[in-house]
Amino acid sequence: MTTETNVVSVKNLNVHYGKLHAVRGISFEIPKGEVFGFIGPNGAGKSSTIRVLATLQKKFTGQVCVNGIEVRENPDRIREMIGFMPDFFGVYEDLTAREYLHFFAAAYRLPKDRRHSTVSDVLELTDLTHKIDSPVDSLSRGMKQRLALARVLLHDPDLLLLDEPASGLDPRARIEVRELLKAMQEMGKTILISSHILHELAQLCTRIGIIEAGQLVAEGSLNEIFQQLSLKRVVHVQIVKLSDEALKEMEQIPGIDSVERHTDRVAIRLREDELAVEDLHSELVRLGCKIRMFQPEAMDMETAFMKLTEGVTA
Ligand SMILES: Nc1ncnc2c1ncn2[C@@H]1O[C@H](COP(=O)(O)OP(=O)(O)OP(=O)(O)O)[C@@H](O)[C@H]1O
Repeated sequence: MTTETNVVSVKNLNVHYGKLHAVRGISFEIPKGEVFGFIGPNGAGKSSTIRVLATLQKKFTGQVCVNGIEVRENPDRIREMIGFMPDFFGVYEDLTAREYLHFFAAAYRLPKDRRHSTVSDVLELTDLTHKIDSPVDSLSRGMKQRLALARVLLHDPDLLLLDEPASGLDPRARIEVRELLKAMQEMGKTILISSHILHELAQLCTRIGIIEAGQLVAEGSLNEIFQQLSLKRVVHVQIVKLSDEALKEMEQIPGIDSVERHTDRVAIRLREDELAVEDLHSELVRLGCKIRMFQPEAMDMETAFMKLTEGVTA
C-alpha cells in the first residue's frame, strides 16, 4: 500500500505519561474510505493514540501522518482534515442545536453564506432537523451524540476520529449511531472509531485493530483476525472406547497441535490453517474412531477479543 492511498499512517507510536508507558510502539495504516475499529479494554491506549492523531497529544515519539502530512509538522493543516469526537465532550448546554452548530461553523471558518445550508445539511443527515431550535440541554443522550457527529462533519473533513461514539447509549440509539456511521462511510469518509465493545464495531468496520496494554495485538480484516484466532480452535470429541494407540495416532495427524484426554472426552487443539474442522472429523473416522460427540468451540468475536486481550490493561 503506498502512502498516498493511506489517510492514516502510524509508525512505532509511543506515548509516555511520566513513568507510565501508555502506548508501546503501535503501527497501523488506514487506507482511504476504510472504517478502522480500534478495540481494547479500558486504559489500553486507544484515546492516547487518537489524541495524537487529533494533534492534541504533543508528547510522543514515532511517525504519525494524516494524508501524508506529519501531525507534528503541520497541526493546523491536520485539523482542517479531521473531525474529532472525544469520548467526553461538552455540548454548551445553554445553546440551541442551531446556535451550537453555527458557533462551530464559525470556528471552522466556514464562509458566512455557506453556514446556513451546511448546518441544515448536517442536521438532516443526523436526523435532527426537527430539533434545530431545541436547547442542547433538552436533547436525549443519543441526540447529543448525533449532534456531536453533526458538528464534526461541518467542515467536511476526510478523516473522522471518533472516540467511543456509542458509549452510554441505549440499544436503539446505538443502532442510530451505527446507521449514521454507515452513511458517513458511504460519503467516502475514512473513519477511525474506538470501542471497548467488539460487537458494536464488528458489523461496521472494514478493518479492526485490537489493542492491549498499549500494543496492537492483532490487526486486519475481520476474516483475517478470525483466521489468526482460529489457529487456536479447540474441538471437543467423545469417542467410544478410545484406545491409547488411537490417541497416539491422533497426535501424529498434521495440523493437530495437542490432544488432551479428559474423563468424558478429548480436547483437540487444531491449527486450522493446516487442518479444517471438517477434515479433522474425516481423519478421526479414517482412524476408525466411533464419534459420539463432535463439538468445535464457538469462536465468536467476543470470545476472540477476550482470548486476545485476557482483560489486561496498562
Ligand atoms: N493525561 C494523562 N496523564 C496520565 N495518565 C494518562 C493520561 N491519559 C491517559 N493516561 C493513562 O494512560 C493509559 C491509557 O489511557 P487511554 O485513555 O489512552 O486508554 P483507552 O484505551 O482510551 O481507555 P478508555 O477506554 O478508558 O478511555 C491509562 O492507564 C490512563 O490512565
